[in-house]
Amino acid sequence: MENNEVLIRVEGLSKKFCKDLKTSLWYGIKDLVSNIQGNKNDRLLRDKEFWAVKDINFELRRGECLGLIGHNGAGKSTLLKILNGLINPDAGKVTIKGRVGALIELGAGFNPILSGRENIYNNGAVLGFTKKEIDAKVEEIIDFAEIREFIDMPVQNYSSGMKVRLGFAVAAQMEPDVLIIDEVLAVGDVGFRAKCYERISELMKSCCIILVTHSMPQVSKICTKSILMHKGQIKAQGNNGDVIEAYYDDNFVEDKMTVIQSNNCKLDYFKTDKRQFNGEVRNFEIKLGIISEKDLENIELNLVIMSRELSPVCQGSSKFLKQDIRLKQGLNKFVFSIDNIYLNTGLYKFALTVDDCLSSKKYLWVQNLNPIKFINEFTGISPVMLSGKWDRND
Ligand SMILES: Nc1ncnc2c1ncn2[C@@H]1O[C@H](COP(=O)(O)OP(=O)(O)OP(=O)(O)O)[C@@H](O)[C@H]1O
Repeated sequence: MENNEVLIRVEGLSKKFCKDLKTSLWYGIKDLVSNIQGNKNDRLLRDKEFWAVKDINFELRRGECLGLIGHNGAGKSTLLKILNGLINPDAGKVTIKGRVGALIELGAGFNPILSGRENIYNNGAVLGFTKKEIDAKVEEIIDFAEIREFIDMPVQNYSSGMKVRLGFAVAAQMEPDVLIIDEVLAVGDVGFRAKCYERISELMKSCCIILVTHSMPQVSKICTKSILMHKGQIKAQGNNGDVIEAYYDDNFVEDKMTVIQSNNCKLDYFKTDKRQFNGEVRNFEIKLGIISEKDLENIELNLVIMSRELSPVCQGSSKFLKQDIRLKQGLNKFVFSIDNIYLNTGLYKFALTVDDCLSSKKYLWVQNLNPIKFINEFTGISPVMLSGKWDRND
């Protein structure tokens, strides 16, 4: 086994699909005839056809993990299916060295009427293992998947999570040189997903991996490089930071306030000091106005800083801060002064909730407010840096 050898080489790979089934069948017959006659016009699009994958080029070496990202319909699964030999490209070439383990579609590669155990043997045989070799692996696979109780049940009766468990366990335990994983892993529960990512990190030492995911933190954590696909083409390629930035620049989450609940209250305005903070900014202010239909007491104002993927990063609650907040009928203006927080380079958004402290009745819940950007010299892996001090304790 050569270290760093190129295991996947993709050259000018393209695949077109037709938007209409009848036309697609007609083109299929025409292509069959022209292929026999030796006239190939693979690089031309006909009426109602489009490129699902267009002119893709990349190489992947042993020890590398490629993150394949892009919005829905960008062509990621189509590319994986070509690499796994499930569909033929219209143009270009794929060269793969070694054994390929793949987890592309839920349940794909399994015979639904056979049991989990029988499917393990089937898949192993397809990958070129003898019965004796599979015998030696089957227990490990069942243990990894944690579905021993159900291993002799037909796969068609498995839940989605159980299919993913078995699929990943088979793909990962069969010593692949190339491991291809589509976002199906997301179906697994949190515990199993964590176990899969741990296994992926281990496997990376001896194989190369292509991982399709919509989770950018996952790309940063696991992948050694990435590709952003857009309408079948490569839009950005290379180190994760730049590619993820390009993914976000595609503006998938619209910068538009979302009102989730509004009872008796509405947001009049919401302002930050600036849209972009450069350097080490630890204090900033949020100014906001809430219009209330009536006087309200025992109010909790809660401001949440969200990541650009809208997951909460940290919050400031008036209840936690033991502040007595009341709203009067009409416009109520507030300022929230944020002290001593270090947000890492990135884009952040806000959510605001207004609740009754005693009954937890929600008067207002708005999110996707005012994106702000922080650009700092020091970039960490989590969004917030703790303040504190490191001292020796020995
Ligand atoms: N068999 C097919 N026939 C026609 N069009 C297809 C076929 N398979 C995929 N497509 C189309 O090709 C395009 C790319 O689809 P693909 O599934 O590769 O996208 P994706 O990037 O994996 O998306 P997602 O993130 O939603 O899984 C889409 O427009 C899809 O509708």
